[in-house]
Amino acid sequence: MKRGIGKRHSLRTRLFMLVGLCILPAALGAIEFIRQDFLERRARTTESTALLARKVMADLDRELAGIETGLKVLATSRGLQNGDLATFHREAEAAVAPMGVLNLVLLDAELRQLLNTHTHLGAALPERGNPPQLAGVLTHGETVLTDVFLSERTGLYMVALGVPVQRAGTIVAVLASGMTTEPFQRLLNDQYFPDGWTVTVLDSRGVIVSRSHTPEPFIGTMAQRPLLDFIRSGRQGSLDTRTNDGTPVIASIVQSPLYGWTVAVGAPKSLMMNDVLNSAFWIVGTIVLAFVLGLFFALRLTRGILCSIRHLDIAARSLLAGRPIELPVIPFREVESIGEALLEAERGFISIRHRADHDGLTGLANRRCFDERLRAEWPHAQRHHQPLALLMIDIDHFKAYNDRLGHLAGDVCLKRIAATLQTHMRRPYDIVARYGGEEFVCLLPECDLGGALERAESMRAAVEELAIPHPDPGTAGIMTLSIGVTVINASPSNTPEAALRMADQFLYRAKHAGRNQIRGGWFVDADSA
Ligand SMILES: Nc1nc2c(ncn2[C@@H]2O[C@H](COP(=O)(O)OP(=O)(O)OP(=O)(O)O)[C@@H](O)[C@H]2O)c(=O)[nH]1
Repeated sequence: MKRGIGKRHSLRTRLFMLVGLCILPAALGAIEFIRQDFLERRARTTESTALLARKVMADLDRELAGIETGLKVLATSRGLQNGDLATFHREAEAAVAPMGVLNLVLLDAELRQLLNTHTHLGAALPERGNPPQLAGVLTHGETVLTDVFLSERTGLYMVALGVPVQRAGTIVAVLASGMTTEPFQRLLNDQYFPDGWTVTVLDSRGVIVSRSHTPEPFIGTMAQRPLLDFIRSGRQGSLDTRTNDGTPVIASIVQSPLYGWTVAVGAPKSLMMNDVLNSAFWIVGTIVLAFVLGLFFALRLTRGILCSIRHLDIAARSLLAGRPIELPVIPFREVESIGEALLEAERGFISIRHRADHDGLTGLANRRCFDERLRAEWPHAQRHHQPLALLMIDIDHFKAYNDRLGHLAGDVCLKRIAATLQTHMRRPYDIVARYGGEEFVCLLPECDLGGALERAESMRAAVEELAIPHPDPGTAGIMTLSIGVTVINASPSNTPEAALRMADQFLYRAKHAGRNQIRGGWFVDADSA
């Protein structure tokens, strides 16, 4: 048999490889899907945080713009313009609550307090604690929102918004509002955003002004380094960072062009990763399940195929050994057809074997077959000390029959006599064979002389009873048999051929005695006879 070049794998390995190959594209597709899913969710998260940051910033700007407008209106009030501080003090006091601020302060060009709604007009005013950033109002003439600072007087974190007070086109004072971080905190509390997200308002230095979650410990503290760097670079957009309480987030940053503050919205990475991992779990789980199922069915298929192949192998070996083939139900059509081919081969083999072992005319075993059987029975008889009976049978005056009636009639006669002899084979190991021409030979294992003579006599009588007419006047008028019988105890000192010769001698004696009779006796070694 030609063997292919290259590695040879078992069927099971091949099938497992096939399952793996089938799963591979799905696994690669799943990896790509999970990657895309991650990127998509990240983009969505970034977009949502940016939207929220813009909205919070817009609300914050609106809130501050409202206060700024109120301050600017007050800065042009009649009392202030006329230098009537008593009137202005009343106006300012009335404006504190609607503006939603803590107090209003009027500062001169040296940033000394001239008026404070916290104190009565004329009472001593604090000389320190005014945020120096308010000086910017005097130098630039523009609104200034200070960074968050700790107020000595209130002990609260505060911010101040200052606007210039002009008289005849000259900046003469600063009108500022003091605010706690509370309004900004309220602004954040009014926002709607997903659980776990953190919204933080930072001043221009990156110090936390308000925070959506647990603000107290964090207000007045610096934001995390990556966020600070991002803010200081003046960029807007998103980055991966941590909140001050250490939660890793995807953060979006928006800076106010009006007031220089920043709003940062952070969505915890874990929330997004949970969603990604959740969908990845189902995808990977499905693929693993498909893989395991594939392996399971491949294993079952392998077992089925190997089992079928084993049956075929056993059948082929039985065929070679000449034993009958037995094939169970085979579940595979292709393998089943090989099994059918083997069964057909067996039928052909049996037919050839039958033709090789049997005589074509009479259907009896032929001489070759007989010799084989005799050689097979010989050691058996020897081992078990059982006698073997041999009968040499010859049709009397067959030549004359042929001569008178022709060969075809002779053939018919031969067939009838052969069939009659066959009916006398009673035990499975008895065999009668056509030995040649009109001569037959019979082997009766485990049969003594009495039994053999009896069987020979019944054969002779049966043929006589057939009463096949013999047209030759020099005969008995019907077809008859002469039989020579010998019974032998097989031993190493004698041979099957010697036994056959002895049976032939007894046949000769039967012929000589007048035909249609039997002669027989125990085998006697020619040398000792
Ligand atoms: N029709 C037919 N005749 C056969 C066949 N084989 C052998 N014969 C004939 O059988 C005859 C045997 O003749 P012989 O050996 O002289 O024996 P016999 O005439 O029976 O004489 P005895 O045996 O002495 O009684 C021969 O004429 C063979 O031609 C066969 O297959 N068919």
